[in-house]
Amino acid sequence: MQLFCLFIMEKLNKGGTTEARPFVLYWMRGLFVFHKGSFVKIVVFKRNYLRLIGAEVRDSCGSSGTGETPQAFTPRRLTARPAESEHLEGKSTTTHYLVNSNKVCESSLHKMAENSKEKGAGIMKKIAFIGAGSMAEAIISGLVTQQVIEPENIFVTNKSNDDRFVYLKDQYGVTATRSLQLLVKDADLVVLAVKPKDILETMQSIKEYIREEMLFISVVAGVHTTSLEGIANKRFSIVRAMPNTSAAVGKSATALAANCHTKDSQLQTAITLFETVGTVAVVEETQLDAVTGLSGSGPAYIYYLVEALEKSAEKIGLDSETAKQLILQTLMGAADMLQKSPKTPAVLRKEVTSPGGTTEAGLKALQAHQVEDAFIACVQEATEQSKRMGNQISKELAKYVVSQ
Ligand SMILES: NC(=O)C1=CN([C@@H]2O[C@H](COP(=O)(O)OP(=O)(O)OC[C@H]3O[C@@H](n4cnc5c(N)ncnc54)[C@H](OP(=O)(O)O)[C@@H]3O)[C@@H](O)[C@H]2O)C=CC1
Ligand SMILES: O=C(O)[C@@H]1CCC=N1
Repeated sequence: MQLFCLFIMEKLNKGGTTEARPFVLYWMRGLFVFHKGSFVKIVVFKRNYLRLIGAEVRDSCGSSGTGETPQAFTPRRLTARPAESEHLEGKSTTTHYLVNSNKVCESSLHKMAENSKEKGAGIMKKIAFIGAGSMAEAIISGLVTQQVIEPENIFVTNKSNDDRFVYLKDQYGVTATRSLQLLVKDADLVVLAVKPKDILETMQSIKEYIREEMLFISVVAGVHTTSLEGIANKRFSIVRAMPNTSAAVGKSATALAANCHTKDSQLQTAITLFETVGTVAVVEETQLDAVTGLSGSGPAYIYYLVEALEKSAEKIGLDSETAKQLILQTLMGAADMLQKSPKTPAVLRKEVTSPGGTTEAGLKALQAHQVEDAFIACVQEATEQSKRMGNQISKELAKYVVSQ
């Protein structure tokens, strides 16, 4: 079983670079904590590695500058190296996987990691969520658990689901409202968390409330910052985020990309927000489709694996409770090994595999069923879908703009 985890890790990493490894690992760990339902019991968070990973960052405005905006970042390859920080419960567990930002440097992020709770509380006096579904709840749950902001200062709205309002109020103490004016008024930060299909209607309804100084964060898969600006028919700061639902247990692997109107201070606010619910990577916007295919959708792949293992346990005659415990512990053990050992997933896998033994037999079955290809196809297809959704919305927007 441990082998299967290493196998998955290897396959999800395949075709990419070793840069993806800490990212993949972090969402795997998030899933395990979530699955175990033990988040609130965690007293000391595990040590995390701070890895600075290099990649080319392109200017989202198409030019470089010297101003305060992220487009001024000079592309610079950073050397990967680990550093560590430890956080007690109530503080954020923060691992930043920075992709080549010379402005958001290691030291400032490290400091933020230590102070995120206090800083978060200072920066974020009011957060407005547009959309009150799974993703909004995962982030809200993380913010409330981490005590980043008073729950009543988290405002949420949705389209029509009243039961959801009652649930979110009861569960987290947030303020639910359908008054967009009340929702967005004085909000430092607006988080857009509706489905891509609802983006046009939602943006049209809120565009009049968007202010220049406001930071607008969109978690909507595939939808470009230029599309959001186009629908609103104004220029404003947008940070696109791709978290995952493990935010609910403080273990999201989130990637952020800022548009060219976003100030450094605003990007840092976004980092602070998402570091309270997991790790943060700053990437260029074009990489977000890949992030979505890998770690945004990633929790589902692991849940699918666990479902399959549970079915297999039943077939080989293990009772479901015992199997559940064995599967979960094996996943968590493998994730810990992946995080703590300097060895690659392939080496760790080989260490489990005795020549002519049981593991080898199991692995051969996986190979015979082309599981590696299946995982590669899975991530590629999810990535392509993110691109397709973004392109479709861009096209719809173009029609909309023309008809104005
Ligand atoms: N789920 C995930 O794992 C992840 C999701 N995302 C992204 O997050 C976004 C939200 O996903 P998810 O939370 O799963 O979706 P849900 O369907 O769970 O939630 C969507 C929410 O949007 C609300 N909504 C729809 N139209 C409007 C409107 N016009 N004004 C205000 N609210 C509106 C819905 O309200 P009502 O219920 O009343 O219709 C609902 O609360 C998506 O764009 C997705 O791509 C990103 C990363 C991971
Ligand atoms: O399935 C989706 O489209 C969203 C985006 C990433 C995870 N869930």
